[in-house]
Amino acid sequence: MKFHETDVRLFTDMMMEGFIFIDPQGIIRLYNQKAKEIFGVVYHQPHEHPPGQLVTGDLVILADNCLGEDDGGLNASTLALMGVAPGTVRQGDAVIAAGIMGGAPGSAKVLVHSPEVQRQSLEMTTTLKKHRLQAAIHYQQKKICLQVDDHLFELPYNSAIGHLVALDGAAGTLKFYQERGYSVRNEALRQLLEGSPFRGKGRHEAHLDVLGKHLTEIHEPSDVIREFLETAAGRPLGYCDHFAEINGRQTLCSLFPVDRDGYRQGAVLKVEDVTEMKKALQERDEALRSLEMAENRLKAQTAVTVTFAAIMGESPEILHTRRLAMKAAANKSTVLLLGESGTGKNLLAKAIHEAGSDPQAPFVQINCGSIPENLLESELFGYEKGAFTGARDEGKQGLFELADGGTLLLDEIGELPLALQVKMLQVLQHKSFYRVGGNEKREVQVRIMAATNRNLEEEMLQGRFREDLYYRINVFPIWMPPLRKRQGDIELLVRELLPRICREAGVAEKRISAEGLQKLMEYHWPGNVRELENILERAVHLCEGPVLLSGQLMVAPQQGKAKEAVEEPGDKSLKVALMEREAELIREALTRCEGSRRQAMQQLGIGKTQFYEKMKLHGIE
Ligand SMILES: Nc1ncnc2c1ncn2[C@@H]1O[C@H](COP(=O)(O)OP(=O)(O)OP(=O)(O)O)[C@@H](O)[C@H]1O
Repeated sequence: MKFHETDVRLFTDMMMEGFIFIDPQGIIRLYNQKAKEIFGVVYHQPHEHPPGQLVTGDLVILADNCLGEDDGGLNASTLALMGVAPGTVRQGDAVIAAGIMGGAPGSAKVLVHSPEVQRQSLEMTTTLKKHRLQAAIHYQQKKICLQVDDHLFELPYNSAIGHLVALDGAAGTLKFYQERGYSVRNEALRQLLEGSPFRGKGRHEAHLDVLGKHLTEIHEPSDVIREFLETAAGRPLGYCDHFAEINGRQTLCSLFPVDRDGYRQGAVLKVEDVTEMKKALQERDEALRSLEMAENRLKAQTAVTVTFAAIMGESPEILHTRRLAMKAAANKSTVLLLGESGTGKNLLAKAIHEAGSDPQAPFVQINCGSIPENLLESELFGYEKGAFTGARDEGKQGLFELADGGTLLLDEIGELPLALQVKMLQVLQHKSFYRVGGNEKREVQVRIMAATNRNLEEEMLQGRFREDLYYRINVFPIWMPPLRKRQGDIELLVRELLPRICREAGVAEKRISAEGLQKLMEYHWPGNVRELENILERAVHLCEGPVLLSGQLMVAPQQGKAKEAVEEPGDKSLKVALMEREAELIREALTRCEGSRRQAMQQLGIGKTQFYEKMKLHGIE
């Protein structure tokens, strides 16, 4: 099969790289679509304008990140044509200027900064003849943005570039904009300001026919262009992936001689736009980064769910608790578990211990309110032989010793007698204690967790709880939400708890009726999950069929809305309530600022370090 020239053109236009073929005389025989795009022969922007040239009265806004480079040799005297005062700029400066062609010296608004000063961006906003003009050079993103009223003209760059937009002085319409910077169109800033004609864009685009033209009519002389011509003429040269600048654009070039029957027919230059490649790489890196972040989030979420599977629930409140628990498990500081009776404080303490310790590490717990005061001390710290009447001859280890290397949960810590609170404080401070009746100092490595359904701050004010001990144990508070605050979890809890309760009761598995579930959803749950377990257990015993009916679910009579009135924050410690409010405020600020952390921290009036620390503390992502 023989291809026609038009087929070859069609195929080369499909290529992702620029492709130029010249004959031995340097005449362009093939110049594919991509090459036209790279070198600005064709444009794709939505804005259009007719051909023309800048004249007196036209409005010009320009930005140049390095005066004199890739802008056609722009300099102070050319800038003076648009009213930039002499002596304002030096070669190599970054410049933003907005002015009127032919304007008096100093009439243009100018922003300059020298290359020695490192910045993130250079930005200027001004109004000229009722048009709002904005310009920004973003050094990190490597792009220049010019905006005229609502129209944005972006120009990415590699090392240096000059960008310009002009409005017709009389009509106020778009007269010209740069799309590719210094391109084959010869529309560099200096030439434009000096009045060189520019070509139209969009519907006004006159076809620039490169075919049949000599390569040097389209491309400025440079090493690559010279080598391209020499290779086409017969020089034995050729290379792959060579970085080179062609008409001000950073490119990756490959040069191939084309021979037939031993005779040179010309040469091919394959060109890739490095700016675009960099952009694609950047986009890929960003996509990979966000994928990695999403994976990490998922992993963390899965870890939290799996590790704390015993803590059932999917409400935001319980998810937050689980996240905090995960953090508590990762360090060894003292944890204070707060919340009403039956909310799962014990369960959570055990889960934190299991998630954060060696499987052999002991988990020991004591209910400080259930042991008579005179026995509590020896229970906790042990005793030496003969310490008191009735003491065992060999003495006894206390719970602190039993928990060595693991966790000691002090349940109902609010019930700890004042005298023991002093001893407890010493153990927490020094990690050592004396057995009752002993004088040998015993050292232990025990992680303390404390739980209470009392308001310890209130207890402190009443003089029943020592302030110093309170601050010692309130290092990492976690509040267990009451069940009525997470009604959404009731169905899930019933679904998960019922099979276990039936199993333990030795009866076949039962379901719950829709009315039954509705009844549970409407109840105010003063006894929390423990009460739910009890009600289900009673119903399982009462129910002979496979479905628990509403009448078999014996909930206590509702006391109107009175219960609601006595809820938090009174039943939470002030610290927990403040922490929660803080997290809420941060989340609200982030939502208001559509996820912009910078704006959120500004609105909250806190610094970056503090903001990120708080995000971390509250598990906000
Ligand atoms: N989120 C939960 N998922 C599953 N079961 C739970 C949950 N929360 C509590 N429970 C169950 O409820 C019962 C009471 O839990 P737990 O003893 O941990 O509560 P508590 O807050 O320590 O109560 P108290 O203050 O009275 O000691 C336990 O049987 C526990 O398994």
